[in-house]
This record gives sequence, structure tokens and C-alpha cells, in this order.
Amino acid sequence: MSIPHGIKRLGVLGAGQMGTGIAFVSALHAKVPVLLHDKSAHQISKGLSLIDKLLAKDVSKGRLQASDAADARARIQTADSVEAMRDVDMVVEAVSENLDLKRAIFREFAAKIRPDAILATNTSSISITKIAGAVIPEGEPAAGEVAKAVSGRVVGLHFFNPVPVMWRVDAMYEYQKLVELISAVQTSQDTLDRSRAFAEACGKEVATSQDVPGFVSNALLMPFINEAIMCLEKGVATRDDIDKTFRLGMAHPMGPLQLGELLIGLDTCLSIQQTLYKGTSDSKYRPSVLLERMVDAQYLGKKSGRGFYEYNN
Ligand SMILES: NC(=O)c1ccc[n+]([C@@H]2O[C@H](COP(=O)([O-])OP(=O)(O)OC[C@H]3O[C@@H](n4cnc5c(N)ncnc54)[C@H](O)[C@@H]3O)[C@@H](O)[C@H]2O)c1
Repeated sequence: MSIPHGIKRLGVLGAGQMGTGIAFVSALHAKVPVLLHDKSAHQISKGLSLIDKLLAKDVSKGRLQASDAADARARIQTADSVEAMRDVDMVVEAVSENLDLKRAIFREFAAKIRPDAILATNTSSISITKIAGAVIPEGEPAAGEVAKAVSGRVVGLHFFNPVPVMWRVDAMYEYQKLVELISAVQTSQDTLDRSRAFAEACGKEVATSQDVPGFVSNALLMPFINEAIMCLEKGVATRDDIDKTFRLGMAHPMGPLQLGELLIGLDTCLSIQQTLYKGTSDSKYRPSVLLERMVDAQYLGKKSGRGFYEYNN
């Protein structure tokens, strides 16, 4: 049985695809006031206008009362620094998929956010244990009480994109309703129980994974997308035929190339694949050269307007 999450205020760091979605479901479904921070003012205004659009669409389709939409929107405020989020009960980090960046951010969280707050990361592949190790103050023994208290608050709470959508296509297929819950070696049971309860309050279902590179979801998915890009690179099949094969032959709602660039972003795909490769030292995970070149060119997919496909809007 889940315990109450006890989150009265939430901080979200990163207003990209994921952070915006997490702020949305937290304010709308969990009814929790949210402080959203990003280093880029442009990303914040893009995120807020997406939230406005999604709420207006739900109201126009009759899925949401206008007053509930207005209440949810009023719960989302912006913060101009991590410092401004110091009183939250939980913070969810959703910045770019980079270990050094995440470790630096978690050190800042541990120093600036109230000492009983849960420190969650939305990472797709990076070790939660490595991130938790970063919050231990210098000179403190890792097995000591101070280290145990602070690193016990770190957890992996992996939402899926697009977070606001809870599609039910038919009785068999239910998409995007998942949150993957990952425990670091150091995570406390209380942090895990409250994080699970919070994800459920956001309208999600929880699956747990061990802290392995990519967790269950991306240890399986990302090699598949990477292999699809290798097939394209080698000329085994065209872009359209690769995607068509999985849509029409394997009952996938979209092909692997579409999935990688429409819902994830090729930069994130590359970072995850690199984490699998480095984390296992297994050559079967080497990233496709074409994937690297697409990221070099900043052809990241929908979020940058071009990937293997073009996006006019
Ligand atoms: N895209 C997906 O399908 C998906 C799914 C699950 C998890 N994730 C994970 O979520 C995280 C974010 O992914 P995304 O797709 O939202 O990326 P994104 O590129 O859309 O957004 C990242 C945001 O982080 C901000 N940022 C970077 N450094 C920052 C800093 N120091 N302080 C404040 N803001 C900073 C950027 O300005 C940007 O707005 C990554 O760890 C990713 O692996 C992504």
C-alpha cells in the first residue's frame, strides 16, 4: 500500500520537453504548486505557452472544466534560480542528459534546498547511484550518518514523453502512462515510497527497475533505435521502409526513427547510447556514426525542426 507523498510544493529544473510535461501533470493531476526553473528564459516561455495550449485543448474537447484548467495554470510559477526553490518538498531535475551537469546540479540542490526534500532525477540512463554520490559533502564518510541522510533522498523518477498524454488506444494498448522508479544504492525506503505515491498522484503507473545503464526501458529501447539508424546508414532500407516495417508489421504505433526523433530527440538518444556503451564496455552498444553526425549537425528531430524527417511547425 502506498503512503501519502506529502509533497506540498514541487520544484522542476529544466523547462524542455520533459520538465514542462512534469510541471503540467503535477499541477493538473497531483494539484501541487510547482516552481519551474530553466537557465534559458526562452525555454521557460516556450514551456508555459505549451502548457497554456494543452490546457485550452483539454477544455475545448470537454475533457477539463475551464475553472480546473485555470486552477492548474495558477499553480505553475517560475523561479529564477535553484535558491528560489529552497522550500520545496521535492525537486525533479530534467536538464540535458549529461552526468557532470547532473552531478553539479545535485550538489547545488543538496546545498540549497531544505534538508528533508526529495531530490529526483528524470534521467533516461545515467546511474542514480553516481548522482547520489555527488550530494555527499566533501570529507564525510560515504557510510556515515550525514552521507546516508543526504544521499538517501536521491531517486530516479523517469517520466516518458509526452508526459501530459495518457493515451488509451484500446483495451490492450495504453501509452505514456508509465513512470519508471529507480533506486540508487543509497535511496531510503521512505524516499521510494513517497516518490511512487507522487507519481501515482500525477496519474501515472509505476514500474521499478534496478540502477543499470538505461534501466529496463532504455536498455531495451535504445539499442533498437540505434540499430534502426545503422540500417539506414548501411542502406539496408530507406527511412520510410524502416518505419513502415515496424508500424505495419509489428503493431508499433510509430517506427524507430520516428520514435527517436519525434518523442525523444536524437541528442538524448546519443547520450543514452553512449551511457550504455561506456557503462557496459560492450561493443554491441556502440553508437551509430550517422546518429553522431545528425547530432553534430544539430538535426535533433522535432525539437530542432529537422531530423531524418522535416518539421515545418
Ligand atoms: N525526451 C525524452 O523522451 C525523455 C524521456 C524521459 C527522460 N528524458 C530525460 O529528461 C531530461 C531532459 O530531457 P528533455 O528531452 O526534456 O531535454 P530538452 O533538451 O528538451 O530540455 C533540457 C532543458 O534543460 C535546460 N538546462 C540545461 N542545463 C541547465 C541548467 N544548468 N540549469 C537549468 N536548466 C538547464 C535547457 O535549457 C533545456 O530547456 C534528460 O535527462 C533526458 O534524458 C527524456
